[in-house]
Amino acid sequence: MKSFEQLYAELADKAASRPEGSGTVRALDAGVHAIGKKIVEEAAEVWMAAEYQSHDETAEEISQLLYHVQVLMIAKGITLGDVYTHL
Ligand SMILES: N=c1c2ncn([C@@H]3O[C@H](COP(=O)(O)OP(=O)(O)OP(=O)(O)O)[C@@H](O)[C@H]3O)c2ncn1[C@@H]1O[C@H](COP(=O)(O)O)[C@@H](O)[C@H]1O
Repeated sequence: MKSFEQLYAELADKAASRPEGSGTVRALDAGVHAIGKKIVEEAAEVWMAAEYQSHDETAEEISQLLYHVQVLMIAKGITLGDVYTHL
């Protein structure tokens, strides 16, 4: 289990070190347009899970949405602080 902050630090490290086999590196290489589409897809899955699936399945879909949002943040150079300042 990891926190939102720990995942961001891990993804930032992967973006810098670009390890072989990293899905994050692949997603970053695919670009903002592809990442954005993935966010929309995952958001729809969160919505459908919330309406029709279990508590745990919905939580899992939310975790995937948060992951892809973080990938977009990394792609755009947006830090956690940049976002938290608006919360
Ligand atoms: N938390 C996640 C995470 N959540 C979602 N995903 C990706 O998002 C996809 C979402 O799954 P779907 O069910 O929508 O499956 P899908 O549409 O068939 O997926 P794709 O065909 O688009 O890959 C997963 O297949 C993963 O590719 C994640 N990929 C990575 N992480 C974490 O990110 C970190 C870095 O991962 P790597 O860069 O792969 O090393 C690790 O800690 C991972 O646990």
